[in-house]
Amino acid sequence: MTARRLAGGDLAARIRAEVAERATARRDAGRPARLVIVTATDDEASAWYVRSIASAAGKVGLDCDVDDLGTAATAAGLSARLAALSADPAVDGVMLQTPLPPGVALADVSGAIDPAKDVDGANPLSLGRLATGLPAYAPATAAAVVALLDEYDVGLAGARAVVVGRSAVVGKPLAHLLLDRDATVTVCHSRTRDLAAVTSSADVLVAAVGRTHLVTPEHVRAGVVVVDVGTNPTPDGGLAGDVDPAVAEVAAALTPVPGGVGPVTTALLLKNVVD
Ligand SMILES: NC(=O)C1=CN([C@@H]2O[C@H](COP(=O)(O)OP(=O)(O)OC[C@H]3O[C@@H](n4cnc5c(N)ncnc54)[C@H](OP(=O)(O)O)[C@@H]3O)[C@@H](O)[C@H]2O)C=CC1
Ligand SMILES: Nc1nc(=O)c2c([nH]1)NC[C@@H]1CN(c3ccc(C(=O)N[C@@H](CCC(=O)O)C(=O)O)cc3)C=[N+]21
Repeated sequence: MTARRLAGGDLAARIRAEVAERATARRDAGRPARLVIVTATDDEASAWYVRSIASAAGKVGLDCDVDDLGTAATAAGLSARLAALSADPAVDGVMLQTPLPPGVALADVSGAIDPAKDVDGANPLSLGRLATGLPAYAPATAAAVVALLDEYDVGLAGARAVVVGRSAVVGKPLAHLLLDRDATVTVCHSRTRDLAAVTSSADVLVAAVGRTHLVTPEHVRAGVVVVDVGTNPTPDGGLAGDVDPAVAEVAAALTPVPGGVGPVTTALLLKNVVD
C-alpha cells in the first residue's frame, strides 16, 4: 500500500488568488497593505521562508519589508523594534521569525507585537484568545495543518489527534485548533516516554519537531493520516521532513515535504495580512 499524497499546492494557489483580489481592492482604495518581517537568525529554514513570503507578497500585491536585526540582537532591542512597528500606522502586519538568538525567549519579546497586527499569532494574548475561542490570528503553520486536513476531508471530530512538538509557533496553537474541532488531542515532546506507543494510537498524526525522519513506520498504525510539518535542510541543499518516507507504506495518507504544509503556511500568512 502506498499512502495518498496530501499535496498543498492547489489549496495554496486558491488562497493566494483570494488574497490577491482583496489586496488589489485595498491598494486601489488607498495604499497597499504592508507586512514587516523581523528576523534575528541565520537559520536556513527561516531564511527560505522569509524569501518565500517576500516573493509571494509581491505577486499578490502586498508590500513586504524584511528587518534583519542580526544574530546578536537582544530581547530589549527586539521588543523595541516590534513595539515601534506596532505603533507605525504605515505597517499592517508584524511577524517575528524564530528561532531567536540564544538567551532570547519568544514569550519575552512577542508581547510587544500589537495583537491587531500579530499576523503569525505570536503574542501570548493571541494564543490565549485562540485557546478560549475568541477571535485571534492563528499562527499560519498551525492553521495550515487544519486547512490541509479540511481540504482532503479528513474528519477531526472525535478523532485521536497526536501532535509531536509543543512550540508556540506550531505544536501548542495547533493543539488548540484541533481541540476546537472536537479532536481528542495529545501533545508529545522531547520528554515524552515511549513516543512510538503514543503516536501509534493516532488517527491523525502531526510531526512538528525539526528532526529529519524522526517518525518511522514503527511510530504509526495502519491507516493513520500523517501531516509532516518538518522542513529540515539536507546536506545536498534539499529539504527533508520529520517523517521517514517509509511511513507511506503504512499510512493511509501523508503530506509531502516539500509541497505539503509549507506552501499553505505561506499563503495563510499573507491571508492574515489582508484580514
Ligand atoms: N512547513 C512549515 O510551514 C513550517 C515548518 N516548520 C518546521 O517545523 C519544525 C518544527 O518547528 P518549531 O516548532 O518551530 O521547532 P522547535 O524547535 O521550536 O520545537 C520542536 C519541538 O519538538 C520537540 N522535540 C524535539 N526532539 C524531539 C524528540 N526526539 N521527540 C519528540 N519531540 C521532540 C521539542 O520538545 P521540547 O519542547 O521538549 O524541547 C519541541 O517541542 C522545524 O523543522 C521547522 O523548520 C516550522 C514552521 C512552519
Ligand atoms: N515565527 C515563525 N513562524 C513560522 O512559521 C516559521 C518561523 N518562525 N521560522 C522558520 C519556520 C520555517 N517555516 C517554513 C514555512 C514554509 C516553508 C515552505 O514553504 N517550504 C517549501 C519548500 C522549500 C524548498 O523547496 O526549499 C515546501 O515545503 O514546499 C518552509 C519553512 C516557517 N517557519
